[in-house]
This record gives sequence, structure tokens and C-alpha cells, in this order.
Amino acid sequence: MTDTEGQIPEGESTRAGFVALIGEPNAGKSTLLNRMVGAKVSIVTHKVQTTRARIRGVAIDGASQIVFVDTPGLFRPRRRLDRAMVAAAWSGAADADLVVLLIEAHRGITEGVEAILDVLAERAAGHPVALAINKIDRVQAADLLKLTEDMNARFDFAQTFMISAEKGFGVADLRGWLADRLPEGPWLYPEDQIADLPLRMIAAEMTREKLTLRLHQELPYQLTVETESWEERKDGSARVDQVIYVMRDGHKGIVLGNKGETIKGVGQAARVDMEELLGHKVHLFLQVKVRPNWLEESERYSEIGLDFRDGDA
Ligand SMILES: Nc1nc2c(ncn2[C@@H]2O[C@H](COP(=O)(O)OP(=O)(O)OP(=O)(O)O)[C@@H](O)[C@H]2O)c(=O)[nH]1
Repeated sequence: MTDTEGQIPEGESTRAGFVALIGEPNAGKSTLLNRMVGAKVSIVTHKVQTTRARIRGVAIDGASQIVFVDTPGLFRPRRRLDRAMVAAAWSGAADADLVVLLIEAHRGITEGVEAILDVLAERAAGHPVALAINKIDRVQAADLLKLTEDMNARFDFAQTFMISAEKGFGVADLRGWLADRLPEGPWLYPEDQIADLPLRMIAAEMTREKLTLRLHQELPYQLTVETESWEERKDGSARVDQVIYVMRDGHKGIVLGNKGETIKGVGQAARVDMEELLGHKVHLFLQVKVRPNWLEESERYSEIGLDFRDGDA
């Protein structure tokens, strides 16, 4: 460790967990994350579109490691509000230890915020949800208090924060609050891997997305993809090895396809995405392995792309 920010204070036990950041488009989620995490780890994540939760960044605060996840593209109720879709988005947040709802101070309780509140009321039982009112630089104090009251009348928030993600106001308080409330336990990411881990994970998500597209309803939620190794080569290309874990022998055949056509198509499409993201050539190697218990072994971790194996240090 060269970075003192990541040093665990002596005598304190470590904490780690997942925080889902939810809110309408433009609420300021990326700005807030960059403030809390630092640009390095969240830099490329906005490119990936998947329906499951994914990691947006990892923040260290004292002895806590905060892993931020979100559910991109789902909290986008437009003209015709689709509550079912918003409800579906909650499935990503449901795995999180804590949830932060980010709203815009000057816009107040919009139709989109209403939809999210409805979902929270139905499904957030047992999940502490913090409210973060962002862009407070754009409103008067009196309006802010009224909005705080109105929001808390609608939902029992564990805490309300008034912040300006852009100016940095209130962000440290929010991060500290989250850090204190995560469960005690070892950090989920080795410190020295934090910086490059999202790339490996994004690459796995890309492959998983192509599999989902090709297999349609055949294997919903019954496979996971892990990036096993990532090697940058001298010629500027990268060799990426990934394993697709399935639960049954029969599934392996489906993933491979007739004469390996399915997996070949998946590999090609995923490689193109990776090359576009990285801006250089990628050699992608895919392997399919049967691991009947992967769901139990690693449900929570694989769900959001964490490569969680014994022996990883
Ligand atoms: N005035 C003001 N503007 C802010 C603040 N925080 C974010 N913004 C602006 O709000 C806009 C949206 O911010 P983003 O961080 O991209 O929002 P997002 O929620 O990630 O948006 P999506 O990626 O569309 O979901 C940007 O133009 C930001 O500069 C703030 O505290 N004050």
C-alpha cells in the first residue's frame, strides 16, 4: 500500500458491503460516485448496459470498504410510467446492504421519484434507505426543508442528507454514514486489485450479456461468467480468459451450441465490445464449466460480478 487513504485504522474491525445508488437519470449519480470513489475505478463503467446490478466503484472510508452497485437503465420512467419496470430494478437494489435514493433538490418529487417511492414502500422492508437530496446549490433553504419533510412523510428514510455532489458539499458525511452501517467483515476486494477489478468485471458482464441475448429464456440466471485472467501483451493487445459456469451438463451443450456456434458467436460479439471499450485488440478465450453449486457458493458475489474464489488474495 502506498496510498494512506486505504490504510485500516489500528484496532478497528473492518466492514464491507454493497450500497445501491438509485435515482432518476440526471440526478447526479455519476458525479456523486466519482466524488466518493475517485475517478480511477469508476472511469469506464458507464458504457455497460445490463439488467443486473453491477459495480460502479469501490470506496474506502476508514476501515470500511463500500462497494457501490446500481441498476442502470431501469430507473428511467419516461412519459408512460412503467411501474413494473421500476419494480424490476429493485431486484438489484435488494441485494444491497444499504440503499441511497438520490433526488434533485430543484425538481422535487417528480413522477419518476413517485414511482421509485412506490417501489420502496412495497419492497424496501428491512433495507435501510438513505435519502440524498442533491444539487442543493440550486435551491433556497426553505424549499429544501419542505422537500425533506415531504419526502420523509412519504417514506421512512433512515437518514436524510443534503448534498451537492458537484461542489462536494455533504458528500463526506454521506460516505461516513454508509461506512459506519455496513456489516462487519473482511473487505471484499483486495486493496491492490481495486483499480483494475472493474475492467475484469465489465468484461465478464459483456460476455454474460451476449449469452443472455443468444440464449433468450433458456438459461435465465443459471449461469455466471468470471474473468479468470487478464494479460496485457507487449504488442498492446490483451489476452482475456473467461469461464462460463453453468449448473448442469445439459446447459453446457446449450451454451456451446451446435458445433460450438453459440459460444463462438458470443465470444466474437463480446470481443468486439471489449475492443471498443479498451481501444485495443483483445484475444478472448471462453471455457464452459459445470459447477452445480455455483449459485449457493457465490450467489451474492457473482450476482454483481464479484470474482469470489478461495485462494484469491
Ligand atoms: N448544480 C448542480 N449540478 C449537479 C450536481 N451534481 C450533479 N450535477 C449535474 O447534473 C448532471 C447529471 O449528473 P450525472 O452525475 O451525470 O447524473 P446521473 O444520475 O449519473 O445520470 P445518468 O447517467 O443519466 O443516470 C450533470 O450535468 C452534473 O454536472 C450538483 O450538486 N449541483
